[in-house]
Amino acid sequence: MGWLCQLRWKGEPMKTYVAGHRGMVGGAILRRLQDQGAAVITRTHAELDLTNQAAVRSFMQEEEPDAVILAAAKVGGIHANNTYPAEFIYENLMIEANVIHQAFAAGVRRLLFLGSSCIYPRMAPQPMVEEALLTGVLEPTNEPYAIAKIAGIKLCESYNRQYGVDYRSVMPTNLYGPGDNFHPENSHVLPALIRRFHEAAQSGAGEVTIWGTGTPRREFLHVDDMAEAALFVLDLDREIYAANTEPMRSHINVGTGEDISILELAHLVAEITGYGGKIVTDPHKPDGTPRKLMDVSRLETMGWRAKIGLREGIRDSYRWFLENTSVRRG
Ligand SMILES: NC(=O)C1=CN([C@@H]2O[C@H](COP(=O)(O)OP(=O)(O)OC[C@H]3O[C@@H](n4cnc5c(N)ncnc54)[C@H](OP(=O)(O)O)[C@@H]3O)[C@@H](O)[C@H]2O)C=CC1
Ligand SMILES: C[C@H]1O[C@H](OP(=O)(O)OP(=O)(O)OC[C@H]2O[C@@H](n3cnc4c(=O)[nH]c(N)nc43)[C@H](O)[C@@H]2O)[C@@H](O)[C@@H](O)C1=O
Repeated sequence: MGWLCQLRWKGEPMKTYVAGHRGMVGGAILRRLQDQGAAVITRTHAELDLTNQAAVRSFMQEEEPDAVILAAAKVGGIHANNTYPAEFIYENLMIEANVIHQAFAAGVRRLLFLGSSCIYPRMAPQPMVEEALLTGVLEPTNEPYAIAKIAGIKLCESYNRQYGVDYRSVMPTNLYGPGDNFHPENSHVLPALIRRFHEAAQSGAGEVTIWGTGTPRREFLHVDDMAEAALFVLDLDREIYAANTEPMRSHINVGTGEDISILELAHLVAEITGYGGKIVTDPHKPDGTPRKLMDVSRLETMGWRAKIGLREGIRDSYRWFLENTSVRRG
C-alpha cells in the first residue's frame, strides 16, 4: 500500500476530481485513491471535453471539487509530437487553461498539474535541476508540447501569487506501465519496443529495427511510483511545499535519478519478451534530446523516492500488455 493519502480539509476527506482517469497516469492515481476509500469524481473524454471552456465551467460549478489532479493531456512519443505539433500545443494549452481557471473560479483549494521532463533545455546540464527551466532552447521535436507544459506551470504559479491558491506542479520523467499507449507509431519508446519485440518473438523475425541511433539516454519511472509521488506532493503541508520550492520556480521533478541508453533498453526488452534476433538502428528517424536525466533531490528532501526498478517494471508492463489485448490502446 505504501504511503497513505490523507487528502483532508479541516478534518474532512477532500472530494478529488481526477482529470484523465482512463489514461495511464490518471488510472494509476485513481486506483490508489479508490484503494484508500477517497471521495473521487471522474468524467471520460466523451463526457467532458476539457478543451471546451463552457463545459469545464459548468462541471466545476456543479461538482465543486475540493482538489483537482490534472492528468488529462494530449500525450505521445517523439513521432506523434513531431507530426502533430498544432494538436499538442493547442489541446494542452486549452485543457490546462480551462481546468486551472475554472477550478479557481469554483473555489478549488488544491490542484496538481502534471508537466513533463521535456520542459528543460535540449542541452541542459545533466542531471537537470528545476532551476534549469527557461535557461535555453528546447528540443525541436517536442517544443510545442513543452511550451504548453511550461505554460501550465506558470498558470499555477500566477494563480498562487495573485489569488493565494495552492496549485502545484510535478515534472515526470518518461513514464511506463499498466494502461500505457502501445500504438506502434504514436507511443513512447518503452511501450513501442515491448510491442515490437513481442511481435518479433512470436513471429520468429530475425531482425528488429529501433528508431534513431540508439545512443540517446532516457530515464524511466513506473507509473505506480508516479501515482504515489503525485499523491505525496498533493498531500504535502503547504508550509513544507513552500519551504522546498520558490513562488516562481514551484515545480518538482519526479524520476528515478538513473538513465539508460535506448540500445541498452532495447536489449533489456528483447530479453524480457524472449526475442533472440538481431537489433538494428534506423538513423533516419529522430533521436530527440540526447539525454534528459532528472535531478530528483528536491523531492527526495521532502521524503519521497522511486521504488520500482526498471527490469521489474518492464516485466510488469509486459504482463499487462499480454493480459489486456482487448482494452489496450494501439
Ligand atoms: N506517458 C509519459 O511518458 C509521460 C506523461 N506525462 C504527463 O502525464 C500526464 C498523463 O499522461 P499519460 O497518462 O501517459 O497519458 P494518456 O494518454 O495515457 O492519458 C491522457 C488522458 O487524458 C485524456 N484526454 C486527452 N484529451 C482530453 C480532452 N480534451 N478532454 C478530456 N480528456 C482528455 C485521455 O482521454 P482519451 O484517451 O479518451 O482521449 C486520457 O484518458 C499528462 O499530463 C502527460 O503530459 C509527463 C511525462 C511523461
Ligand atoms: C516523455 C517525453 O517523451 C517524448 O520525448 P522522448 O523521450 O524523446 O520520446 P520517445 O519515448 O518517443 O523517444 C525516446 C527515444 O527512443 C527512440 N526510439 C527508438 N525506437 C523507438 C520507437 O519504436 N518508438 C519511439 N517512440 N521512440 C523510439 C527515439 O528515437 C528517441 O531517441 C516527448 O515527445 C514528450 O512526450 C515527453 O515529454
